[in-house]
Formats: sequence, C-alpha cells, structure tokens
Amino acid sequence: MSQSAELLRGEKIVKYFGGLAAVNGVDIVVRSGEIVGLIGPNGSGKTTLFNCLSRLLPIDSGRIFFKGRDITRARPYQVARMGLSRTFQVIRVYRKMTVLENMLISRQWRGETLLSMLKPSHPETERRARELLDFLKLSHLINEQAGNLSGGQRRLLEIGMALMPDPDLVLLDEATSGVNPTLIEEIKDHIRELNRTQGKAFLLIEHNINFIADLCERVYVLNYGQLLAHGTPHDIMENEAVIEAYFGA
Ligand SMILES: Nc1ncnc2c1ncn2[C@@H]1O[C@H](COP(=O)(O)OP(=O)(O)OP(=O)(O)O)[C@@H](O)[C@H]1O
Repeated sequence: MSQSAELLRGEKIVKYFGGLAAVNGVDIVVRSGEIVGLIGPNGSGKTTLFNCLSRLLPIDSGRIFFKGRDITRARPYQVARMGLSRTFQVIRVYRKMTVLENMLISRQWRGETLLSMLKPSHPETERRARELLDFLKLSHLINEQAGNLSGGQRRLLEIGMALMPDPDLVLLDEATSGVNPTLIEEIKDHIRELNRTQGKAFLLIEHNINFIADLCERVYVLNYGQLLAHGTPHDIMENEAVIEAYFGA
C-alpha cells in the first residue's frame, strides 16, 4: 500500500437529508498518486459523500482535510483552487457551447468568479485545452456543440473539463456510465496515463467492477451510508458482507 502523503482525508463524515443519514460516520483517505475506488449498492451514499468532500454540500458532523488543510467549511471554488476537481453522475457540459468553449470556461470558473467567464481566454489556457483534447482524442470535435456529442464523448469532455485547472485529485462520478466498451477502455487508459506520467490521484465512484479492479489499489465500499469494507479489489470481491450487500435478499 502506498506510503505517500495524504491528499484528502474525511473523518467521521455525517450527512442527513431530513431523517435519513445518507452518509453516516464515514472515514476515507486518498493519498498522493493513488487511484482509489468507491463502490456500493444504489443509494448507499457514494454521490452524497462526493458532494460532501468537494464541499457542494455542508456536512452535519465530521471533518474534511485537503493537503493537510481543514476544508470542512471551505467553498467549492476554494477547494477547486487548491487542486481538487470533480465530475458529476449526470453529465454537466454546456450543450449549446462548443467543446473548446466548455474547456475554456472550466479553467476560468473553477478558480475565479463567474464574471471571468466573459473575459477572453489566455493563450496559455487555450493551449492547455487543445493539448488535453488531443490527449483525450477529442480534437476532431473541438468546434462541435457539446450537445451533439455521444454520451461517451461527453464523459470524456467532462473529464477534460475537470483536468483543466490541473488538479492533484480528481473525483470521477461514474465515468463509465452510458459509455460504450471501446470508450471505457480509452477512459481507463487515460486515467492510468494521467496517474503514471503526472501523478494525478483519482477517487472513482463506479458500478463497473472490472474498471475498479483494473485501476484501483484500494477500494472503499459503502452500504446504507456506512463504510462496509475497505481493502484491495481482490479482498473486497471475496468479502462476504460485500457480496451480501450486492446480491443478498
Ligand atoms: N438531495 C437529496 N435530498 C434527499 N435525499 C437525498 C438527496 N440526495 C440523495 N438522497 C438520498 O440519500 C441516499 C444516498 O443517495 P446517493 O445518491 O448519495 O447514493 P449513491 O450511492 O450515489 O446511489 P447511486 O449508485 O444510485 O447513484 C439515498 O437514499 C438518496 O435517496
């Protein structure tokens, strides 16, 4: 198991929706350069935990640290500026804007104000956008409206948008959902490559267990908002409580 520095730490995170504890006392750590999985049955609290960690949702109790700083009450843009980026289960691209415009705006709004969206982009920003689109094999679609892209291409674009601010950690919420098998392999290769060559860390919510098994060193399993298990993909797949949670009555 990696001994590198901690990037993200959530301690005893609790999030209620009314009387429902969607996340109930979860501890989670992602270290520098790791690829970590977050799995669990439908409704187990994975996306809510992402929303807590990326500060989109206030938590009811617990603490969150990023690069050793307490971000429990930080705003999402502050966390993004510190190097934590994310994608969403329901893809969030601007459908009427071109692929390039989506990328340029991502660089700007994550770190700055909405007003900065109106400013012309810096040549360096555009160079980075083009490089990333090239890396993601989306260059041929650069002037296409994002709404015309296939589901898989939009997922790739959203990953590109999350990478624009050059984050150290990317939270990917179901990157393979609605994506054809060929593109899933491409997404896997991109994640591996970004991790290997740039040391980027990833926390992946996934229903695709093979994807998790191929990429992740460690996996957290949630069930009813609580941590059910934590270990290597192999250990997790042999864990009886996990099998029961997925396939039990
Ligand atoms: N905004 C909300 N208001 C009320 N309840 C919510 C809200 N968001 C999520 N929930 C509830 O919290 C629980 C956890 O939901 P969450 O979406 O985090 O689970 P998940 O593991 O990501 O599920 P899935 O795999 O289906 O995406 C569910 O019971 C869900 O209905």
